[in-house]
Amino acid sequence: MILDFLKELQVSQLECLDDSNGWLSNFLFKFLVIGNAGTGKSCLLHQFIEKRFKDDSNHTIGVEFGSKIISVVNKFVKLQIWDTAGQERFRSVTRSYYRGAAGALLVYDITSRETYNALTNWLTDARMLASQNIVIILCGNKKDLDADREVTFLEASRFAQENELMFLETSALTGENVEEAFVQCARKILNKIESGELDPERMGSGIQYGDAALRQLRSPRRAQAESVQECGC
Ligand SMILES: Nc1nc2c(ncn2[C@@H]2O[C@H](COP(=O)(O)OP(=O)(O)OP(=O)(O)O)[C@@H](O)[C@H]2O)c(=O)[nH]1
Repeated sequence: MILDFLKELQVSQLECLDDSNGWLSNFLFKFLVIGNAGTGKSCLLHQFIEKRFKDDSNHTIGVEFGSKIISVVNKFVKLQIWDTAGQERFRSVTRSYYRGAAGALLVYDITSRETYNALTNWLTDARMLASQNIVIILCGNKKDLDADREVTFLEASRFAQENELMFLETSALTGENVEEAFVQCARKILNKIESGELDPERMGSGIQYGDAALRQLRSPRRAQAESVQECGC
C-alpha cells in the first residue's frame, strides 16, 4: 500500500514538473460519493480506480478513501475521493467529511425507488455541509438491471434538471459511464474555475492547484495529518 502511494506520488510529481500549461494545471479536487446504503457507491469507486467490479462488496464502515489522476481538457487533475457509508448509523461520522468538497457523485439505485426518494435529503446535506457551489452529478446506478427498474430515466433526468445536477445512469458492474461520471464532474469544476465562477483560493473550495498540490504530495505524512484534521476525525 505504501509502495502504491509512493508510485502514485512519483507520477504526480512528474506530471506536475512536466506540465507547462501555466497556472491552470495539476489540480487536486476533493470528491464525495454519497447516497443510500447498497446503491453501489463503493463498487463505483472501485470500478473507477481498478477498472473492475468489486463482487465481494460489504457495507462501508464510516468512510473509505481512493484517489486517481485523470486528464481533463489537457489538465491533470488528482481526484481525492471519499466514499461514505450510506447506513443511517454512520451519518454523523460521514457528515464530518463533507466540508470543503468540490464535487460529488450522488448515487441511487435504479431498481430501488426508496433510494431515489432519499435523494432530496442527501442533496440538502451536501449543499449545506460541503459548499453551496459543490458540483454534483446524479448517478442512477445498476443500469445493467434494467428489467428490475423502478425509476425511469426521464423522471430522474427531470429531478436532475430541477436541482441543477448533471445526470448519468451508470453500471459499476459493466463499467458503463463510470469514468464518465467522475470526468464530467471534474470537467464542470474546471470550467467553473476558468469562467471565474469558482475561486480555488477560497477557503474550503475543495480545490488545490499548482505548487500547493505538489507541496502536499511531497509530504505524505503531513498530507495525511491535514486530511484527518480537515475531516474532523
Ligand atoms: N447488478 C449490479 N450490482 C451492483 C452494481 N453496483 C453495486 N452492485 C451490488 O450492490 C451491492 C451494494 O454495493 P456497494 O458498492 O457495497 O454499495 P454501497 O452504496 O457502497 O453501500 P454502503 O457502503 O452500505 O453505503 C453489492 O452487492 C454490489 O455487488 C451494479 O452496477 N450492478
